[in-house]
Amino acid sequence: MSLIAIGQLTSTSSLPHNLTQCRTLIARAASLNCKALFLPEASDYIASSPTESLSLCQPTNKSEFVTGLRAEAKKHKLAIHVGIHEPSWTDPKTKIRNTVIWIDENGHIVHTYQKVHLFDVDLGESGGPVLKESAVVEAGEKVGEVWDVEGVGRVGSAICFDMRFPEMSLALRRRGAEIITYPSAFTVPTGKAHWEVLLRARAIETQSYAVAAAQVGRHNEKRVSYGHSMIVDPWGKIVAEIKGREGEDNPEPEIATAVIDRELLAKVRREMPLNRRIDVYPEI
Ligand SMILES: O=C(O)CNC(=O)[C@H](CS)NC(=O)CCC(=O)C(=O)O
Repeated sequence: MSLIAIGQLTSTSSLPHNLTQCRTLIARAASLNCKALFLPEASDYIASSPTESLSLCQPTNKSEFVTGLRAEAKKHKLAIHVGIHEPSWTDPKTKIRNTVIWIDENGHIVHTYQKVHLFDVDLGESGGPVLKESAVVEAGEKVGEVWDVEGVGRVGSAICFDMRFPEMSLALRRRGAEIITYPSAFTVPTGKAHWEVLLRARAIETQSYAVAAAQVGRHNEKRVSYGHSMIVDPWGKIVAEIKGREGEDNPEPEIATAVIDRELLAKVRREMPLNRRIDVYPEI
């Protein structure tokens, strides 16, 4: 039985300020003896334009944000899963990658995943946001790997909008995932309508923990995020939640914790085996 934490913050275009918020969350998770802390998508920064996003993006080994987190992980012996931006491999002058990294308790980056599904929406007619992630972000081309975290379980990652595509979560489950993470920065209207339902559905259909750390509050004059970070157990029950606070411009960074109950995981999978009829759905 291991305790894990999710952290919620309001990233802005100030990387030092974002690192300070993350340090607060790390210290809290460490003081509760958590094995791992899961931080949101784009914890390093949320910019107000594609140009600004590009200008803030640094190679991972040169990023003070990432170096700072690695030092904290080592100091506290706490693993950290965090969403960041990294330059494109092929086109670093005009494109970035939206990624997550897993920093182990020794401060080493040992796993990474690049967001596959990009968020291009125009909800203007419904009074919602207009966002075109693909303007500056390059899409990943493969499902992430799944890795074992001693005493916690096998972890696989999807990022934010990826959660709307059940096939990605099912693929991670097939690769052995027991805990699927969805670091996010959901918009307020789509969050109100879909966030909880999507996460509970992903947890129920994969019979896995859904661990969703989210951005919250006002990032800049154009962007506000929904918050409501949560952990859902394999039976679909919300076992940790950080209330929204999307209406507050500067909510305090917060954590919530839950125990990963491996007996529950085994019981849910044993009692109701979901034998997928992949032979019937060749299209997907
Ligand atoms: O812009 C960055 O730097 C970080 N990336 C994000 O915030 C991304 C792309 S704009 N947001 C989402 O995917 C929200 C999805 C969502 O809200 C939904 O599916 O309803």
